[in-house]
Amino acid sequence: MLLSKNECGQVHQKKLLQGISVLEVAHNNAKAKISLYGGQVLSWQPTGEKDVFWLSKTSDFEQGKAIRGGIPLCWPWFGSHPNDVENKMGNHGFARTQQWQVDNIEISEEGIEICLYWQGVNMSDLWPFSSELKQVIFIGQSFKQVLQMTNLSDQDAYYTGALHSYFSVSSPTTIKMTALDQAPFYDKLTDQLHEPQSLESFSGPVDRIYDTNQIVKIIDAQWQRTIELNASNTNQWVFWNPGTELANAMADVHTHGEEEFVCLEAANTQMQRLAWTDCHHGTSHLNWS
Ligand SMILES: O=P(O)(O)OC[C@H]1O[C@H](O)[C@H](O)[C@@H](O)[C@@H]1O
Repeated sequence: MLLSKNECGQVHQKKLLQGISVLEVAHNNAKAKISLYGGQVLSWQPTGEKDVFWLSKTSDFEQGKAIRGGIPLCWPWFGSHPNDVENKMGNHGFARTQQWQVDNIEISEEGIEICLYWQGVNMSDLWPFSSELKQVIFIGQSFKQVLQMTNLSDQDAYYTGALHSYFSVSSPTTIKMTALDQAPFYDKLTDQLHEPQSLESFSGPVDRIYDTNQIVKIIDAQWQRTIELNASNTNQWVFWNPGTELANAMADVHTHGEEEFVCLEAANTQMQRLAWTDCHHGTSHLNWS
């Protein structure tokens, strides 16, 4: 189904499977795919470039399960919820398994801006609120994603969250990343805090929360590509790659898939107060060269 079109580009909505529809975005400057299930960007490919995001070939596309790759939205909690000691409610909240609606599409010479929204009431014992999410996603030679969270209930809410981006790279062992070696981090694998440390290799397993929101560059010499990540209103970068042993145990990571991506997630891993009727924004802006 054609949703919008002009001389610069067009957006189609296609049904992939029961309950899973994808927006196919085509513009003179870039192509992209966005799943309405999860409100999840799956792909952004500037014209003449390889895809910036990694998507598993064995990902589940099934209601109730998260899609592995692109940019899953972790919200209203990141990782396990602190009040859910046995992690019965699972990692990363429910936003990534909700159906999102298209609110608006604007096509300009520079690119295509797509607005998506979701609303929910009393989604979980851990989130007994009425809330609304909006995303504004810009697809062009650059990429921008804004996540707007509004508390529609009559009491304060507390959330954590992340834009859990899977970046496609030639190999985690040969790329370089800037800025992270200047920041202290918490190692989730060893449960230890560390002073800044140089990063020698990016192959997993690695699961770290860096206490910085400095601009990070992923420098991929083999692909002759640098991706610049600029986040605002988030305080941490989470760096994750499962490594081979864990990836082999994950059916939704294709064989050797862990050798093709690094996750760098613009995150707020400490509880943020979202006062009633209040609205917060988290933004990630990507450029490549
Ligand atoms: O498998 P998922 O629920 O999508 O989580 C994948 C990963 O996400 C984040 O990066 C966390 O820091 C990791 O601890 C977690 O393993």
